[in-house]
Amino acid sequence: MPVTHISGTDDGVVVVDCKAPPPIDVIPRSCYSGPEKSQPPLLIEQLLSELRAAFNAEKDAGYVIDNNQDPASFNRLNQRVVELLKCYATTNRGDWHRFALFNDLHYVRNLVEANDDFELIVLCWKGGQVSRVHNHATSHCWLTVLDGEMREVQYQRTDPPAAAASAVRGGDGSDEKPGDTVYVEATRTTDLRIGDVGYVSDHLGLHTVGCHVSPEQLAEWQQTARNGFGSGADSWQPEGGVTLHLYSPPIRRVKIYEDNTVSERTPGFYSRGGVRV
Ligand SMILES: N[C@@H](CS(=O)O)C(=O)O
Ligand SMILES: [Fe+2]
Repeated sequence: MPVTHISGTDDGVVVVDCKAPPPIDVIPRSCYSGPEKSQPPLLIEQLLSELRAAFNAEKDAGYVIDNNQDPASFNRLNQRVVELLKCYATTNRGDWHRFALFNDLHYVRNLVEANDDFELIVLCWKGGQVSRVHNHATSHCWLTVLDGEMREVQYQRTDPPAAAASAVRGGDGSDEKPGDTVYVEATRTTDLRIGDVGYVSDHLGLHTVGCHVSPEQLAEWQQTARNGFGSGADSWQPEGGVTLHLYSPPIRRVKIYEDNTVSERTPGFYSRGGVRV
C-alpha cells in the first residue's frame, strides 16, 4: 500500500500524518451493537460537565494536572475519567455524530471542547488510516472508541540495531529535539472496541493508533446501520473508526518519530463544534 503523507507541518488540519499500515490480521468484528440499553444515555454535554467537575475537584484541592501529577490525585482523576468515557461510549445515542467529519486522505481531529484544563476531540479514521509514532508532550491522553474497531501500538525508545546489546531505553524524551536520531520499537499492541478506554503519557511511551477495518467489514457495519441497529436517530452511516480523545492539559506541540528521526508538529483541527475550519 502506498504511504499517503500530507506534507506541511503547521497546516492546522492534522497533527500526525496518515500512513498506510503494514498488512495485519483482520480484527474480528465484535462490538458494533450500539448503546447498551440498561443505562440511560450520557449526553455529550453531561460528559463535559462531569469532566469539568472532576478536573475542578483536583485543581481546587491544589493539584496541577499533567503527566507529572501527584499520584493520588491522578488515580482519583483517572478512575473518574475512565468511568465517564466508558459510560459515554457505551450509552450514547449518537450525539457525537455531528462532530464526526472524515477525510479520505488522513485521519482528522474534530474539536468538541477546549478549555484551560483539557480538550475533548472526536477523531475519525477511515480504514487504513494510522497515526505516525508520536508523543503527547506533558499531557495525559485518554481515548475510547465510539465506532468501529481500532488498534493502538505502543513504542519504546531503543538502541540502534547495530549496538551490541539492543535494549529498551528509559526516559520520557523531554530532552529530544527535532533532527535527533531516536530508534523506537513496538512493545505492546492493543485492540480497542467500542467502550474500551486506553491511556498513554510520555512516561509510558509513544504510540500509534489506527483503523484497520476492511472494505468488507465496513460494508457489513453499514448494512447493520441501515437495518437500524447502532445507527441512532439520525442517518449516520459508519465510515470507519471513531475515537474520543481527552488530553489534559491541551496539547500544543507533539513529536513525531519516523525514519529514526524526531520532528515536531503543531496539532490542528479539521472542525470545531461540528463546523469545518
Ligand atoms: N494523539 C493523536 C491521535 S492518536 O493517534 O492517539 C492526535 O491527537 O492526533
Ligand atoms: Fe496519540
